Amino acid sequence: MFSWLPTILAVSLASGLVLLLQTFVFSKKRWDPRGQHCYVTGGSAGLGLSLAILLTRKGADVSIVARDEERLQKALELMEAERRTPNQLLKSYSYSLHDATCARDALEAACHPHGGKCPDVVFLCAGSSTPGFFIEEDDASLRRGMDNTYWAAAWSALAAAKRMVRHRAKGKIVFVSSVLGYMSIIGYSSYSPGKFAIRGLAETLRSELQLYPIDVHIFFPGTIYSPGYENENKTKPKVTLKIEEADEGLKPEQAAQVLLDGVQRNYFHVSADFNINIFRTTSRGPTPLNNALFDWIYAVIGWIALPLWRWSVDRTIKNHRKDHLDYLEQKGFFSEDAVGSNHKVIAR
Ligand SMILES: NC(=O)C1=CN([C@@H]2O[C@H](COP(=O)(O)OP(=O)(O)OC[C@H]3O[C@@H](n4cnc5c(N)ncnc54)[C@H](OP(=O)(O)O)[C@@H]3O)[C@@H](O)[C@H]2O)C=CC1
Ligand SMILES: CCCCCCCCCCCCCCCC(=O)[C@@H](N)CO
Repeated sequence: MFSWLPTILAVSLASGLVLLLQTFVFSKKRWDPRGQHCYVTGGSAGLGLSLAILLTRKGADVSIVARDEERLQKALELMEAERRTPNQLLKSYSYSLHDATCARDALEAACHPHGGKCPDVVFLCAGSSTPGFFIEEDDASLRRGMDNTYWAAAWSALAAAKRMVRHRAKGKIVFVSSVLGYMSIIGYSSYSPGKFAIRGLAETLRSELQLYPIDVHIFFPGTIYSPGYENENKTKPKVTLKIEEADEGLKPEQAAQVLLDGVQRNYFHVSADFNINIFRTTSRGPTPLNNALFDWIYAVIGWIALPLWRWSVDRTIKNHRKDHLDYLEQKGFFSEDAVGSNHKVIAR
């Protein structure tokens, strides 16, 4: 009777010790961006711009890519003001990254000032969101959703991986998903699937690119108070905004700092704060833990708190039913002509 008790105790103690050692004793050497060529997509605004500035301050060569030339020029000026040495290369490139050829050309262009050498790190921040109700989406808007999430990252990752391997270079590929790549809520049918897809790609590449000296990371931020956030709020359903209130949100500079810190610590899944650590640790599957001790604590909290949170979100949505039906009525959704029309004002 109870002969297995000492074994269980010994195993628990041993694993506890390993957890403590990992937490407090073994900390790996942090990655230093100084002198590295960092390629930042979406570097003209929000998270990407803050990251470009941060990397510039740390002494990296930084190339930023986005579409709008004027915003790129302004961003470059902000970066110039933060340069650490006179010989840092700071450049901007205007390309539309959800197009495969343009994404390849953009990377190619950024290699030129570096004698054709591939960037050491690609940070794939470019992306945008246009929330709305699913029944008001159409074929074009759902495809655009994938363009502005998955394709805006995948083509650049493909071009960068090919180049890194061809040049036998060491490198890093850093994706930007969202907490909406772990779970989703009302209003994000054109966005969340693409952020899940980015997670699928990152997970594949973390595995596959071990064939080469290429590290893969992926960031899962919650709300970032960026120009993109201001823009998405123009079409965001009220009920979505209300549910999001539970997330405190970060300024772009804070989010960039969290991302860089996670990459420096060599985390695969980088997440920004308490709430998102809960989503990360309860939906990570076989992905590596960041901190063996704390990640399990977050997971235990999640097992208890997440069903309660989901219940409150579901209740908020159900309470919104009447308002929503009135809204659809007003829009004329129930008259046949309007079916399939899109309410959104879409800039691009
Ligand atoms: N803001 C938020 O609450 C959250 C954002 N995220 C993600 O973080 C990333 C950054 O977001 P945020 O800082 O808000 O974004 P912003 O809209 O503030 O900035 C986006 C940047 O990406 C560029 N960009 C967007 N689409 C393309 C494209 N197709 N080709 C080239 N450049 C493009 C924009 O420039 P231009 O338009 O001139 O091309 C701009 O430089 C995105 O991937 C977003 O999905 C994740 C979670 C929350
Ligand atoms: C104990 C557990 C409590 C959990 C509470 C957490 C609440 C999270 C609410 C959802 C936040 C959605 C952010 C969207 C970010 C994004 O990607 C868009 N802004 C698109 O750009």
